[in-house]
Amino acid sequence: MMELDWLGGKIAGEGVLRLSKKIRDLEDVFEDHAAWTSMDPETLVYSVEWTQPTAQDNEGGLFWGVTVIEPGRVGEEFFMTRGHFHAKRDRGEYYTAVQGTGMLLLMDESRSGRWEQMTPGSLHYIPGHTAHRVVNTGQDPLIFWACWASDAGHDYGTIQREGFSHRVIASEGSPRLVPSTQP
Ligand SMILES: O=P(O)(O)OC[C@H]1O[C@](O)(CO)[C@@H](O)[C@@H]1O
Ligand SMILES: [Fe+2]
Repeated sequence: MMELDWLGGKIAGEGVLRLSKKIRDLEDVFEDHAAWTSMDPETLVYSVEWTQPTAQDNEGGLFWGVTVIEPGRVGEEFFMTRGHFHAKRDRGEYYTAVQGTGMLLLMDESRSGRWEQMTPGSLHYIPGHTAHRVVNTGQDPLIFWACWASDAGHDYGTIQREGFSHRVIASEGSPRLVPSTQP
């Protein structure tokens, strides 16, 4: 059995998987390359813990995980996840925030973007065929839980090549959405 630290963003139990993304892992994710280069490459940006009770190719199975995005910026841009479409495009996902404040960026396959505010208790349904990225716009860690189809997979390449439609930058201390100028 797994045990969740719901507000702390941790999963305890056998077989829990963990990954962390540092500044060095996120080249070309942030727009300001000079600012990225000037940062300590070991700075933690986000970490994920998740459980895969079933095989990755099991149609009909579900995975469960939690992501903690640290507060911070690269230049004017807030710390955020890499973002992805699902490799199996029609697979959906739920996110729910439990701590912190942020923005869920969504983009369909014709690059039409929309966004949802994340605050403790907000629930977000991400339909299939929709790229998703989470941005921490606050001063504290942003913690959100996720449930997704075990056979969804991740397509990071499309976002790496083409970018998201919008970025979230700090403008006079407040988050502001701006159209992307480059991937
Ligand atoms: O996979 P990315 O874009 O780095 O974002 C991390 C989040 O997305 C997930 O892949 C779920 O879609 C989780 O592992 C985690 O919650
Ligand atoms: Fe996903």
